[in-house]
Amino acid sequence: MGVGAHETIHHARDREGEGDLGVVFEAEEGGGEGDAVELEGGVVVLQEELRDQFDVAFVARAFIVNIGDLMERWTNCLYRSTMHRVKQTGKERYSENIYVSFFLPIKECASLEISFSNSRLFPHFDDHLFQETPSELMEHRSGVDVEGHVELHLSVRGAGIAIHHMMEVLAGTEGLGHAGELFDILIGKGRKEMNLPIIDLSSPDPLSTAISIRQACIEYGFFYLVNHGVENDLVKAFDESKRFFSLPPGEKMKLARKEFRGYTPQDPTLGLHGDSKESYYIGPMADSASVKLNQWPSEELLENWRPSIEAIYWKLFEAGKKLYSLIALSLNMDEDFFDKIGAVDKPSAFLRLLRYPGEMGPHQEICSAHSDTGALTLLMTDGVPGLQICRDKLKEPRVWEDVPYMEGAFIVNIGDLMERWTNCLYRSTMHRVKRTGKERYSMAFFLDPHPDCVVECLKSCCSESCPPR
Ligand SMILES: O=C(O)CCC(=O)C(=O)O
Ligand SMILES: [Fe+2]
Repeated sequence: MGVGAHETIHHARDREGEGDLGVVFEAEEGGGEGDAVELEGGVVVLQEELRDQFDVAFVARAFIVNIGDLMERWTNCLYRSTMHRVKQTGKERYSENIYVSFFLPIKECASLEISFSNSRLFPHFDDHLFQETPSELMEHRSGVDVEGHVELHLSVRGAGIAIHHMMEVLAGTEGLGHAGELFDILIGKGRKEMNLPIIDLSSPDPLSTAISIRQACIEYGFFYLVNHGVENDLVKAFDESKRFFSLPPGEKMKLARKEFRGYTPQDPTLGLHGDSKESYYIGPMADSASVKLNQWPSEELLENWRPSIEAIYWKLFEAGKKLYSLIALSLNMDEDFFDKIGAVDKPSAFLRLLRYPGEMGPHQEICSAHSDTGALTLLMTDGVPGLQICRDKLKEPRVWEDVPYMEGAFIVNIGDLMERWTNCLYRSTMHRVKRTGKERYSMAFFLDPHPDCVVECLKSCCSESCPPR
């Protein structure tokens, strides 16, 4: 937050019908009310009766805990919900507030605010809190709203015990797993999510669909694709993928990757410090020479697996080709342009099945930040979160935004090759998969031009004033 901004925190907003507590963060431009007093630390506590105010000193490794309005009510104003604010100091300042409400039956509940002001209480908690970039923290902050408010069901008997209990939870001793996971539950829920554009492949109006695709590719390089004709096959496809990855390691290794086709195990040299995933590639099937290179588990081992996967492959192929014709339209070219230049009659179309095992580890990413090298990717996930995009790869520090799961939809993205084709008009956007500790399956269909296809800047994307880059 820059100079001239201060944060206001509203308490005790009753949610209709529920009567529980909602909390809103707001960032407002301009100074706070009252006399401006130049203070070193920034946090000021106001004691209204005394018309007094004093600094809250920074104590390393400590939480600043305060009682909220709800606790004040509960205790018949015995415990005080004290006004506080952050004054302008002209200094950059970061803090992270976590609001926790314990909703328990009958009386045994407490409402706590736990404030982390530049403190580092637990090393593994710090990993998650402070490895985030300052701008990501700001993203979280602005995204926390009533909907993102978290309810935890914990057995607490009073504020003191609750605080102690909360600390134990943060230390990962209360069966909620890794403290970072708790942090993700608390903060991740309120994390700002993007509204990626939604493209309907079945729309009867190809021109307006093409215009929407153009906008999506210029702005995001990512979009959801719905009504693509494969939605009813997705559950089956994930079941088949799970069947394969459940095979004993020895059986999977018999199909170890050759010519970019087959099985790649999790890289043991990376351990938990790098990408943790295993994959299985099926190579181009429209080309009779290439199709022979594919590897398949035997029928005895996985009955009916090959025909199932082949069926999904062809459906993805059809949807992808249709999308290519809309992309051609979106670039002011004939819809069969990519066919005519030999890009997609026998494309380099790889289906990649992925499994992320779901272990916790120090490395934040289970699929490292990258942009896809090809032209077009259709991505399907099982709904386990983790996928994030970085819309501006040149901006430091990087800002990562969650891509929410949309049931039945493909997540489509443009790769480097399409970025080149379009003279950088369409964006090849960086993305990654963040570790959540949950097992995750995804499938990526990379629909790229035939290797012999000459890729040069599309005429509709360059001019004298805008030459090929
Ligand atoms: O698993 C995912 O969601 C993303 C995979 C991906 O980006 C890729 O394989 O290129
Ligand atoms: Fe990717």
